[in-house]
Amino acid sequence: MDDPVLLTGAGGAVGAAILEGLEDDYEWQLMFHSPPAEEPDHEYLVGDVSSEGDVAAAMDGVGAVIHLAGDPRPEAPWDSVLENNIDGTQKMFEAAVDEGVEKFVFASSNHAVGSFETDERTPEMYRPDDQYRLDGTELPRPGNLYGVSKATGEVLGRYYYDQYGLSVCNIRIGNLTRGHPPIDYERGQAMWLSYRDCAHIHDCALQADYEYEIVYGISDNDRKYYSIERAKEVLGYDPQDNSAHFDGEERVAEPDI
Ligand SMILES: NC(=O)C1=CN([C@@H]2O[C@H](COP(=O)(O)OP(=O)(O)OC[C@H]3O[C@@H](n4cnc5c(N)ncnc54)[C@H](O)[C@@H]3O)[C@@H](O)[C@H]2O)C=CC1
Ligand SMILES: O=C1O[C@H](COP(=O)(O)O)[C@@H](O)[C@H](O)[C@H]1O
Repeated sequence: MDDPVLLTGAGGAVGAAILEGLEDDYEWQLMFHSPPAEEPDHEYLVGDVSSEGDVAAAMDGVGAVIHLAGDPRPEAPWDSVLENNIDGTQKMFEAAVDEGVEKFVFASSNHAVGSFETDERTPEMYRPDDQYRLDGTELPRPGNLYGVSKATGEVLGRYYYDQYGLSVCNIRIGNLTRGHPPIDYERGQAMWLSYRDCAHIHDCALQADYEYEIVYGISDNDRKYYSIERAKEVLGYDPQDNSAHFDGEERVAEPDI
């Protein structure tokens, strides 16, 4: 990818993981919602993804998009996800097509499929010996309105691929935490995404050739109930981390590299 890559939501946690890992690998165009505290080392602008003008300005001259901006709260109310997540994402796709962007990587979420975690399946499905897997071919099954907004983003991507040929990769991100997996939280350990695996899967999504994809963005956790086979096969994802290698905050086993 020689053209600049637009990263929305650049000031957030996922944006930080991506920039820490891939800072020097791309020419970045960063989009912040409010002015950053420190002057970034990359081109940037401040804007709102629900503003057509801001989005058009952000998209100018870019070849690919990683769209992270939105309300990330599982408990977010409808008004907020409608504006920030659904309307904002539609405006981003529309502008990407207008600009002739090649690839669009969308930050979807585990919450797009949260209702698969039924009382009958949990907590066993979060444990290493359980064989239950979601692989990205299942229909969305959100457990909250935030999840509905992420499933809607995936469907918008389907439309913009089918009607306009925009390559779209939806990454259903698990639970990103810095340094070590969540402590005393089996679900979080099952879907942990380390910072370096987060940067790597987004790098893969910028480099690989695909049409329309839905993959799970988690580390190679023993506890996983999301398959990472599709991400490996289509994107060449090769995660280095596993929540089982940690005892609380401490790493107790080395990655199998
Ligand atoms: N952190 C995680 O574990 C997961 C995150 N995600 C998704 O990844 C994306 C990034 O999440 P985080 O970095 O954790 O959240 P965050 O809250 O740290 O970052 C989101 C960024 O988007 C910006 N933003 C919000 N509304 C905006 C708007 N209307 N226009 C422009 N910018 C706007 C915020 O100012 C913020 O900097 C979100 O879409 C979230 O739903 C999905 C699954 C898990
Ligand atoms: O989509 C998201 O998922 C993660 C994990 O969900 P949780 O309910 O187990 O915390 C969440 O932390 C993050 O805020 C959200 O954007």
